[in-house]
Parts: sequence; C-alpha cells; structure tokens
Amino acid sequence: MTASISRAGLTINAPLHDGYDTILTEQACALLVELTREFRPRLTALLTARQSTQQRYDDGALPDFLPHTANIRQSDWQVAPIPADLQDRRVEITGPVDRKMIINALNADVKVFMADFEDSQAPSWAGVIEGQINLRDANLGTISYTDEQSGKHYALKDNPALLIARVRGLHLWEKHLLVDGEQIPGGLMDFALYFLHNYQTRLTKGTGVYYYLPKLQSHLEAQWWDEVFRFTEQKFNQPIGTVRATVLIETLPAVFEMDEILYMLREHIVALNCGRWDYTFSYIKTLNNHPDRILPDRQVVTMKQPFLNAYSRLLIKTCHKRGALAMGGMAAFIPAKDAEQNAAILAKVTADKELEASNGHDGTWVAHPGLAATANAVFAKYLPGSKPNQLEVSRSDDEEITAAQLLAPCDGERTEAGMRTNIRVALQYIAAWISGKGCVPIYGLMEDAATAEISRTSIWQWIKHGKSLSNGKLISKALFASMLAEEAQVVRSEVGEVLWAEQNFARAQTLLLDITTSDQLVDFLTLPAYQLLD
Ligand SMILES: CC(=O)SCCNC(=O)CCNC(=O)[C@H](O)C(C)(C)COP(=O)(O)OP(=O)(O)OC[C@H]1O[C@@H](n2cnc3c(N)ncnc32)[C@H](O)[C@@H]1OP(=O)(O)O
Ligand SMILES: O=CC(=O)O
Ligand SMILES: [Mg+2]
Repeated sequence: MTASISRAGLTINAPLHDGYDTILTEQACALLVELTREFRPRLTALLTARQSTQQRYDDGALPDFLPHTANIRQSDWQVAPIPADLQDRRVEITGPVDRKMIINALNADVKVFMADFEDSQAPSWAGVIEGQINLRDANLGTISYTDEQSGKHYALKDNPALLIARVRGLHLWEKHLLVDGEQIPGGLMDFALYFLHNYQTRLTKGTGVYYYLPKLQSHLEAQWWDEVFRFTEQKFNQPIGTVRATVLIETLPAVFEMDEILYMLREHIVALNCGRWDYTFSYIKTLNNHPDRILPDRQVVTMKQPFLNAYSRLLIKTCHKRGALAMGGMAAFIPAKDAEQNAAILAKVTADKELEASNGHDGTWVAHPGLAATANAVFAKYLPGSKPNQLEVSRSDDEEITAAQLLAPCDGERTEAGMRTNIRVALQYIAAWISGKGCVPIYGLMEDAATAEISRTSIWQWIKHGKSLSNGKLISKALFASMLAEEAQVVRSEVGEVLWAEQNFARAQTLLLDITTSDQLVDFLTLPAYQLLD
C-alpha cells in the first residue's frame, strides 16, 4: 500500500519513482488543483448531458443537425490561420508514449508524430507519468534509450517529426490524483502537465503547444476545451493561439456538430480528423437500441461503406470551407514478415489511402514506420512538389450530405467466424490493456481501445436484438458464453500457460463475459478495465 502524499492541495495516491518529482512539481500540482477546481464541475455536467442525449436515442430519436445552431452553420467565418509548421501533415504516425517508440516515431519518414495518451495507451500510473517524462525529453531533444537485451541505442535524428500530444478522453478519470477528495479528469491532467513542462521549450523553438482532442460528443465539450486553453494561456501570459488543437470526429453525435466544434475552438483549432474506429464504435453505441441499424462483421465495415464515406466527405467539406485541415484516419494493417503477405498488406493500405486522398483529405495516419513510404507515395500524387495540403478541395462544394446518408444502415453478414474472431480479439486486447499495454498486434492487425470496442459492442448488440448468424444460429447470451469458453481455450493454447497466467487472461475473460452479457451497454470497456489496472 502506497502512503498518500499531499502537495499544493493535490493528493497523490501512488509511488513517486525516480524522476516523477520532476513532473509532479509544486507548480504542476498547484496547476492541476486550480484547473480541476475551475473546470471539473462543468465537465461533470457535460458528462451527465451525454447520458440524457443517449436516452433520447434509446427512446427512438436519431441524431441530426441542431436547429438552434443553424446560424453557425450558415454564416460566413473562418478558423484562425494555420501555423506554418502545421500546414503539411500528409503522413502522421501514431503510437503510445513509450520511450523507444517515441524515438522511432519521431525518426520515421512522416511529418507528424501523434504521441498518444488515449486509444493506444493503457493509463497506468507509470504509463502516464513516464509518458510525460519521455515527451519532455523529446521536446528538449535529449531523449535517448538503450535496449538492455539487444544493446541497441536510440537517439533522435536531425529534423524529427513534429510532435502532437493526444490527451485522454473526457470520460476517463485519474484515480491516483485527488482534488478535494475526488479524482481529477485524466485529459485535463495530460493537457496541463504537457503544457507546463513543454511550452517554453517549444516556444523557444518557434512552434506552439499542439494537441489532439479525442472522443468529443458535442460543441459544448469543444467550448469547454477552448476555455481550458484560454485560462492556461492567460495564466502563463501567452497569446491566445499558443495552444493549437486537432479534434477527432469519432463519435456519431459529433459528426452533426462539426461546424459548431470548429466555431467554438476557432482561435485554437487547426484540423478535424476522421477517427474511423471510434466512430464505428460510436455508431453501434449511439444506435444500440435501433434494430434497423445493426452492423455486420467488423471486417465488412470499411471506409467504402456509404455511411463512412459520407462522414469522410462531410468532414472534408466542412473543414475546407472554414480554413481547417481535414485529416484521414488509420488503416489497422501492420507490416508482415512474409514478403508476399506484406505486399498484400501494402496494397490494402494503398487502396485505403487512395480513397482518403481522392476524397480530399489533407493527410492520413499510419500505425507503424513500415507503412510510411506507402502512405507518402499516395499523398505525393495529390500533393506534388511543395503543395502542402488540399485546402482548396470541396471548399465551395454545394452537394448536400444528409443526415440520412450519415446514418445509412450497413448491410452484410454476421458470420460465426466473425463472432469468434471478435471474441478472441476482445479477450486478448483486454488482457493486454489491464497488463498495461494499450496497443498490440493481434492476427496481423493493430488493435487498440477503439478497435476492441467494436468487437465487443457488436456482439452485445447482436445479442440484444436476437440476431442470427449466417449459419442460422441464434446469437444469445448462452451461445456467446459457450463460444467465449471455447475461444479462451484457443487463445490459451496460442499464448501458452505462462503468459495466460502472467498477463491477466482469466480476469479479462470474466470482464468480457460481464460487459457482453450485461443488460445495459457498458459505455467504455476501459472504465471497468481501469479498476483492474495498477
Ligand atoms: C484507432 C486509433 O486510435 S489508431 C491510433 C492508436 N494506435 C496506434 O497508435 C498504433 C501504434 N502502433 C503500435 O503500437 C505498434 O505498431 C503495434 C503494437 C501495432 C505493433 O508493434 P510491434 O509488434 O512492436 O511491431 P514490430 O515488431 O513490427 O516493430 C518493429 C519496429 O518498429 C517500431 N514501431 C512499431 N510501431 C511503431 C510506432 N507506431 N511508432 C514508432 N515505432 C514503432 C517498433 O518499436 C520496433 O522498433 P525496433 O526495431 O527498434 O525494436
Ligand atoms: O482515434 C482514432 C480512431 O479511429 O478511433
Ligand atoms: Mg479513437
């Protein structure tokens, strides 16, 4: 049991290992207390508002554009000019804030590295604090790492990629830090520590403090972030716009409020991004009670599906009209060792990036350095020479993209193989997450919190609506429980007894059973899983 420490009014219920004091300084603790007291009450109200909005969808309503903000959508305004170093973002690599991976990502042949406290990071105490240490050292340019086993040394190359930090979503709390007896918001903690420890270094280098904001559900949440940014800029005597944000549009409610989100953050925002995996998860969650909108096997739900293509095109059109960039998203493929398999993977990544670039996206994401060349080659065709982006594309496009298109049902089969794959993926991912690893390769794909959510909520929804598999089997709680027991044995033989015992597979199996057979859909799998982390 760790003794609790009180510093500047912040209660720290976790050990302060080597170097942690350089992050949780008196000044940092005082900032966390001040920001929490100022912004936590309204965040709590915004989270409650999410529940009442969801209740309306559960009662039969469908998401739609908001009547009372029509003037924002219809009037003429632009976001603040995009800083020079954010103009060309054709390829961005993403990854957790692990020391070695940060160095590899910053050295990759990409414009930007999105350093992730979110989908690809399990927010263990060590993960979040050491992540801040690593990012501080990366911004200073002093980061290095030596692999104890191989002896390989890692250091930054000249002109590394530009760093953008993605903070935790608003639903996640930091259980190790309390203000006035209550947990502090995880995203606010990531934001504040990253700002405090990096703004001077970054401003001295002529850049700003750049963030990705995940999983927003409304423009009022964007307004909350805007106020956090202003408060912090003013407190540190920095001009408005020192902080710049890229907002992921990755929930179904948010796609109907993109103009409003850009407007609320207009002095801070530079881009929106298509977070396709969380978006697909959110489509399932938001419409979980709508029997006519049940998704098929996960493998069928690609960006070619009309509802996802409408989302990509509306995001591009909305951004470009307002002077913001429109970033694409992640193909979940990762390189294979076998040359023939790898060629097939690169062909799939090329096709995915080609669709994004031809729709008009200004850039895209890759999950692995081995995919950077492929994504660069596609975007180079659309951005020849020194052309930085496609801001001119669909700026004045008046083709309407309707609510019906965004909500269009997606047909396809629900197969037994698809259901069994969902089970094995969700089981292995949850085990990894509660063991402290937020992103793992499973069956040749990158799996993170967003992709795993699709696997487990698909099954939940199929059970709820009594759907059948393509072979006629009724998808019931009993069928799921028996398949889970069988697939757990498959995974156990794949990973072996030692890893099964060491890496929390039995606990993951219990958690997966609980959240898939619960009557109410569990909002995020990371909420119950966080109780098991650390
Ligand atoms: C839905 C969303 O939110 S998408 C965004 C969140 N998801 C992500 O960011 C995915 C990040 N990607 C990853 O974490 C990894 O690529 C994984 C887990 C999928 C696969 O990792 P590994 O199994 O280690 O891959 P692999 O063995 O091929 O790695 C080869 C090398 O590339 C490095 N590497 C792999 N992915 C990355 C990355 N994203 N960033 C930096 N380096 C990377 C590895 O560290 C390794 O380096 P080394 O040779 O110096 O040891
Ligand atoms: O964060 C990205 C996503 O696809 O989810
Ligand atoms: Mg996401």
